[in-house]
Amino acid sequence: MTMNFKKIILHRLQMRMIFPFTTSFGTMQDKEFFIVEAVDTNGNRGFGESVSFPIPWYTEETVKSNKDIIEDFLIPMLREHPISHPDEVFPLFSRLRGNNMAKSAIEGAVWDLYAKQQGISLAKALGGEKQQIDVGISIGIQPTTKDLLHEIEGFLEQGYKRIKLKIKPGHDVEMLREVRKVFPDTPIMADANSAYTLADIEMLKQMDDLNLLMIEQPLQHNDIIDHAKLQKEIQTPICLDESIHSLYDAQKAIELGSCKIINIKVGRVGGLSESVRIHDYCKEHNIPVWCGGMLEAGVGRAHNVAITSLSNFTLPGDTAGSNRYWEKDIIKPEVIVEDGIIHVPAGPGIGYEVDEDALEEFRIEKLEYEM
Ligand SMILES: O=C(O)CCC(=O)C1=CC=C[C@@H](O)[C@@H]1C(=O)O
Ligand SMILES: [Mg+2]
Repeated sequence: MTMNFKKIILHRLQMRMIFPFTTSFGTMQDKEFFIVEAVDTNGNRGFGESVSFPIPWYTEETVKSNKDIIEDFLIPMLREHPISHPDEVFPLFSRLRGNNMAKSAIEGAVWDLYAKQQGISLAKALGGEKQQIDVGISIGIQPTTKDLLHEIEGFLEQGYKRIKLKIKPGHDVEMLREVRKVFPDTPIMADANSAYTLADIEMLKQMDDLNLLMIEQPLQHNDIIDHAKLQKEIQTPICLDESIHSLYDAQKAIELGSCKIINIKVGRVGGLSESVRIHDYCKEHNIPVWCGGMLEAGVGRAHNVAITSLSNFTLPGDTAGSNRYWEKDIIKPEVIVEDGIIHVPAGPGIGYEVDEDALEEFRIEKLEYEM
């Protein structure tokens, strides 16, 4: 039975985060992105979120490029090739190179719609088993170490189970040492967003004294060779983020020994189907995974909650509660973190309702495509 799409709607939203987020590549506070809504002939509605940024500094995609790819290629492909299961979307779109975040935004809406048509939760549709997930928090670079210590304390009080700190040259091992002095036993990791090269190896080796859970993407954004060399020289597990765009990348990185942990971001790998395959492959190879974040609003956050319910997501992810980012989120109820835990919703699809008033409040453009 085909999925009977009636129309696809792109809602372009603009939302301001309650804090500026600084990484080794820049500072963000205003978020512009698309919510994709897939509607079937019975009036069921599935939602996905595009996670690219307006500026291509995390991957090459942008909000604008997502719109062009979705409008010019992905929607016409879906119109011309009726599908009966969301797993068919990835192979259909794989005729186009790259543009994983654009593909994932559409595929996410199709997965949510499918789960609603079946009357099951998205988590269940994906093969998720956990009813609750452990979550950590990602803290951007702060003006001073005092500010950072204050932030960490606040999030630990809220129950977050691990702290991820952004690092960059000049703001790394000394800063981490200060933090370790104050929080000797807290699960802490560092994320460099590709700010270093093998020339920094002596500094990176010093990280081994700090008992970090892992160091995320220390070297170049598309590298697996130098990461393999580095992993041989340091004890701290390397986690790859930017370098992993596909199951193929994950297989090669594991084969080379480039990492001991993988951060799965649904948008970066082209959707939920590929995320499940990477999860399964990592599980077979004893590589734990966790779910990364892209400062998502509620719809993307809900997708992250669903994928994290799979069994090999054994490390706390970056899926913090809605109130970490937004005065008001676009879903009801909002994503709530209590004692470092999010309960995986059991209702149909993503299990959260899209808040129509909020959608309208933040919407700056609406585009409709008949299927
Ligand atoms: O809270 C979140 O959604 C995670 C934030 C976070 O760490 C990241 C968001 C966006 C781009 C990156 O800097 C990044 C990451 O690298 O994991
Ligand atoms: Mg990262």
